[in-house]
Amino acid sequence: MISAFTGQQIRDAEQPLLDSGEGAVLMQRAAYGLAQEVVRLVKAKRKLRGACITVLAGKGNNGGDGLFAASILARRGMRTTAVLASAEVHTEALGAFLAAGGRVLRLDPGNAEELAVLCAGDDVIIDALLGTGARGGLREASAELVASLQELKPRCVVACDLPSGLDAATGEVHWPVLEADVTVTFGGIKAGLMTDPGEGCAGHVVLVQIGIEDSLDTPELHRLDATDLHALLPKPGRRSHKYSRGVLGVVAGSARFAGAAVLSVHAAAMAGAGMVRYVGPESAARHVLSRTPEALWETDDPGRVQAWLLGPGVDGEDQLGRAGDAAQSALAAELPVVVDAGALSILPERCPAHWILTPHAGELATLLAALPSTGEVAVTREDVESRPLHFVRKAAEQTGATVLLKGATTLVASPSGVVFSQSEGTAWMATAGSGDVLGGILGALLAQSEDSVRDDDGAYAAMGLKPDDRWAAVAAVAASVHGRAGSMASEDFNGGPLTASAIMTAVPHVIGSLTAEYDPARP
Ligand SMILES: NC(=O)C1=CN([C@@H]2O[C@H](COP(=O)(O)OP(=O)(O)OC[C@H]3O[C@@H](n4cnc5c(N)ncnc54)[C@H](O)[C@@H]3O)[C@@H](O)[C@H]2O)[C@@H](O)CC1
Ligand SMILES: Nc1ncnc2c1ncn2[C@@H]1O[C@H](COP(=O)(O)OP(=O)(O)O)[C@@H](O)[C@H]1O
Ligand SMILES: [K+]
Repeated sequence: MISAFTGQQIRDAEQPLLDSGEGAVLMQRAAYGLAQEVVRLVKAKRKLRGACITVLAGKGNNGGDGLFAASILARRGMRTTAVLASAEVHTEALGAFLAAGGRVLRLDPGNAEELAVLCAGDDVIIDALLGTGARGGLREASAELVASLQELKPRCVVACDLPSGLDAATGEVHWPVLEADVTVTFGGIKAGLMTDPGEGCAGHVVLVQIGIEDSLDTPELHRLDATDLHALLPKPGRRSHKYSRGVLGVVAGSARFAGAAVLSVHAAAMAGAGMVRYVGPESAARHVLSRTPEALWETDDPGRVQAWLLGPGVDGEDQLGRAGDAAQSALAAELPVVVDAGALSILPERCPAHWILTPHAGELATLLAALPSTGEVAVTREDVESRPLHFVRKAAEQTGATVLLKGATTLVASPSGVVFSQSEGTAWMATAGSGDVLGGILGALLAQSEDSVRDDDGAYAAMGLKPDDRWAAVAAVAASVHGRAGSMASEDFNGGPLTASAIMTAVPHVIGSLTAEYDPARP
C-alpha cells in the first residue's frame, strides 16, 4: 500500500532529527535525491556536460534543497542558473552553489517575464520556490515568473518536494502553479500529490527517503498497489458454485436510459459475479439480455442476492420505486449496496458504512446541498473539484455511508475519515457510460467479497482496517480495476479514445493478470 502524509506530519517526523542537529544531513539527502532524478531525466535526452539547468529558489529550506541540488549538477558539468526569488535565501546552499560555479540572477518586480524567456528553453527547470512551509500561493514577481513560464511551455519541470503553490495536505492549488513533469518528494509522499487538483500538477512522483520514514504518523491517504489487489481480489475455489461466488441484484436503466442497465449488468458479469439478477422494465431488460444472456430478469421478488447496485440510468417513478424497494430490503438484510446516479436521490437519512455512494463531482455537490446538516453554503461542482478531499470526507461523515468520488483521481472516504486514492485511469475514460461500468465492477466485487470483508481474519482485516473502513478498500479495488481496464483498453488502441464497452472488455484481462499466481516456470 502506498501512503501519503500532510506537510505537517512530515515536519513532525523531521523535528526530532532537527533537534538533534541533523537538519543539514536531511537536506543533503533530499538535494542528492533531487539531483539524481535530474541527471536521469537529462541523460534520457542528451549528455550531461553543457546541459542547461535553472533552479527557481525561494527563501526557505525548499530553496535550500534546490540550490544544493543545483550545486551537485554544476559539479557534474551542467550549466546551472539560480533565479533567487527573495533577498534572503538559504546561506549555506547559496554558498555551495556559487562555489560550484553556478550563475545567480535575482528576480525583481520588473524582470519576471524576461527571466521566464531566458530559462524556458533550458533542459530542466527546478521549482524550489515553496515547500511544506508555504502559506497560500506564490505572490507578486514569483507568481508572474511562474505564470509566464507556464505559458512558454518549458521542456521539463522538476518540482522540489511539491509544485510551489500546492497545499501539501489537501491538494488544493493556489494558481499560478508551474506544472511539473516530475515531482521529487522527500521523506513521505505528500497527500496533496495524491488528490486533485494537486495530483494533476505533479506529474510523475518520485519518493526520496531521508531517514524519517519510521517516525511518520498514520497516513492521511492510502493508495492500493498491485500487491494489495492481488491479496484482495476474490478468486473462486474448486468448490465454488454460482451462488457461493456472489449474486448481484441490479436496479438500473429505464425506458429512457436502457444503455446504463446494459453496461452495468455486463460489467458486473465481466468482473466475476456468480450471477446477476436484473430488475427493471421489459423494454430495458430486452437490451440487457441480448448483451448479457447470462443475466436473469426478475420482475417481482428478485430472490437472494449478496449485494445490490442501484441507480445507473434509473429514471421515472416505476424504476425509482423498484430501487426504493431494493434499498429497503438491503437495509433490513444488512447487505452492501452501491448507490449511483438516479438512486442518490432516495438515500435514507443515515446510511450504514456498507452502502457505497458513487457520485461524480456534480452529483456530490447536489447530495451535499440536500443534506440538512451540511452547514455549507450552496456547494457547487467547482467547489467539489477544487477541494475533493475535503468534500468526500464531509459527505461520508454526514451520510454515514462510504463515498466514492469519481474523477481523474478517484477518492473513497469511509465515514470515519479513512481515505483511499486511486489514479490508474486515462483521461479517455471521461466518456458516457464509464461510470456505469464502474458501478457494475464495484457491485460484482461487493457480491463476491462480502464474507471476506466482514471476516476479522480475512484479507481486508489483515491490512489493519477496522470493519467500517474495509468497504472503502473494496471500492478502491473497484476504482483501480476500472482505471487499469481503461488504460489497458486505450493502450490497445495505441493510446487512443475508448468507449465504456471497451473498458468492460478489458476487465477480465486486468483481473486475470492481478490475480495470477506467481509461477516460477512461466517465462
Ligand atoms: N526541515 C528539514 O530539515 C527539511 C526540509 N526540507 C525541505 O524544506 C521544505 C520546508 O522548508 P521551510 O519550512 O523553510 O518552508 P518553505 O521552503 O516552503 O519556505 C517557507 C518560507 O517562505 C515564506 N513563505 C511562506 N509562504 C509564502 C508565500 N506564499 N510566498 C512567499 N513566501 C512564503 C515563509 O515565511 C518562510 O520563510 C520542505 O518542503 C523540503 O523541501 C528538506 O530539505 C528535508 C529536510
Ligand atoms: N479525466 C479522467 N481521467 C481518468 N478517469 C476519468 C476522468 N474523468 C472521468 N473519469 C472516470 O470515468 C468515470 C465517469 O463516470 P461518470 O461521470 O459517472 O460517467 P457516466 O455517468 O457517463 O457513466 C468515473 O469512473 C471517473 O473516475
Ligand atoms: K517546490
